[in-house]
Amino acid sequence: MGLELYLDLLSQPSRAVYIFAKKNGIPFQLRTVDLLKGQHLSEQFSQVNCLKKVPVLKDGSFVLTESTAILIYLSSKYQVADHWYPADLQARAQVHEYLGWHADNIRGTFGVLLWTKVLGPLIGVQVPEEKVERNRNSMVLALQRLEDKFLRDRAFIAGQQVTLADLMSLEELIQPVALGCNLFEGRPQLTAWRERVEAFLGAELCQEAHNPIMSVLGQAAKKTLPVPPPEAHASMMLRIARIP
Ligand SMILES: N[C@@H](CCC(=O)N[C@@H](CS)C(=O)NCC(=O)O)C(=O)O
Repeated sequence: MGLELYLDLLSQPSRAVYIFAKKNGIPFQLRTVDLLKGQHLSEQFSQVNCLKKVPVLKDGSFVLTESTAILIYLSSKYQVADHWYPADLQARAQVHEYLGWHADNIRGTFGVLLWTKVLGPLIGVQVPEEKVERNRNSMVLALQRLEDKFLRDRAFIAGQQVTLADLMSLEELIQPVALGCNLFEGRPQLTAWRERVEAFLGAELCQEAHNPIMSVLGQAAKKTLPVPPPEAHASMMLRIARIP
């Protein structure tokens, strides 16, 4: 069996892995794990990842979780262009500098709107307005720091070329945009960065990867999204309760 990627394109880190593999012509079998249908909770998927999360890479008997580990594995195994994950020590360290900051400040912050606007209501849970407001402020602060500390006068997050950092970042920042919160508005520096990254990746690939999340709000309004099965509700409610 060749390379298998277990993904759901509603998931930010899954999209980063998908886009990376596609952009670099890496052959893989897509194993879609539909989170809304609770497929990640199935016994079958638990055998692949006992953490019950996507993305997951399976390369023969080798199983790897965590999107950044997966991206680094793919970069090295398929010898993709150096700019993604530079061999130069300091350039590579800057990619990790961002990814560390990203895990603390971006991941977990920009996905909240999906819970407040779509997933909570889908299972009948309303997120308190004060949490929504707090999240809005956290996003503004994180964007400011992203611009001031990382982008500065550079074309991309970790320098003058596209790296894994840009891909991870873009996929998180797209999530609120899909839900009607265009956080790029009034931020020319960030908008120019987004345009550069998307131009590099190609409009067609971006559209393909972003389609499911871009249509989620419309589907929620039309009530065509599958309601997650009851066994998924407890973990979803826990996730919502953890929103700071
Ligand atoms: N740090 C992990 C995050 C993985 C993760 O949280 N995946 C989410 C989708 S974005 C998931 O599978 N959630 C299912 C659940 O927690 O029940 C990574 O970057 O791969």
